[in-house]
Amino acid sequence: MIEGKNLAFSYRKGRQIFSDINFRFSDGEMISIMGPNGAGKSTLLKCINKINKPTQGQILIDGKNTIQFSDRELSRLIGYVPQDIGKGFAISVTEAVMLGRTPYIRFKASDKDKELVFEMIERFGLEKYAFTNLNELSGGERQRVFLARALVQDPKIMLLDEPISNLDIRYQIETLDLVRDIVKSRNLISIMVIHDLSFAYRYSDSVILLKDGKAMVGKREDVLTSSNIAEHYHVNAEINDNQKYPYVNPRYTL
Ligand SMILES: Nc1ncnc2c1ncn2[C@@H]1O[C@H](COP(=O)(O)OP(=O)(O)OP(=O)(O)O)[C@@H](O)[C@H]1O
Repeated sequence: MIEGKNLAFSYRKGRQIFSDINFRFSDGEMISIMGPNGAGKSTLLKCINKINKPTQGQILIDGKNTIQFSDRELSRLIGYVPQDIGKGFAISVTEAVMLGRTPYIRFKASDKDKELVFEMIERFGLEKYAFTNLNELSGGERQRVFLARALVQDPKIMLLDEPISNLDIRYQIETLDLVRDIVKSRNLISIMVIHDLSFAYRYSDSVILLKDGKAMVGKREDVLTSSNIAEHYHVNAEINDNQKYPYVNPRYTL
């Protein structure tokens, strides 16, 4: 379980990015952080993994305040894929994914480490790039490498900052299906920043909707309503709450 209690954050004095954010999510839940550009989505994600230190409030994982975890403990618990993954280094895809096992490796990688790495490379369809350097990949291929790296970490919580922003539509669906499959089968928690309203609706149990420093938190069908979308994005949208493939049709700006 992950809880945020009374969270507030500012990069510098006088300009608060958000305040009074409260949430509690259970194992097996998928959560989307949404809201307009600059609302503080990435900032909130970085507060959860201690890259940003909240100016007020606490994050608790299974009841324990994250400030009590060492960096190594936290890196086993949390897998993070940042928004800016850059061009990467001149290391191979296999080496890059293996870096996800660092929190577990004492001296050298075990057979289990290697097995997990190759399994994840396969699941992300990266076999043919296994020995290609990261900086020779396309943006979408690189994004899949970073997702694979976060997943071999075997985390309890996955923090994904716009995980499908560089992917073509097929890989967007495959990636979100894969994340859902892993979250549900391993009973993890995923928290992702995502702009696409339909994918957010389809792949979330709960949503944190940010705007003007405040958060609306709840089940997706209670938060992603036409009136909340109008209020937060100034867009008229129709929600189709189809069981298997729900979608949100943003029609026009208000
Ligand atoms: N390192 C930083 N120092 C100072 N201000 C920052 C820093 N990073 C972000 N900000 C500011 O904090 C606010 C929230 O930024 P953040 O990146 O969290 O927004 P976001 O909701 O993720 O936006 P987007 O949808 O555009 O990615 C913005 O106004 C931004 O300019």
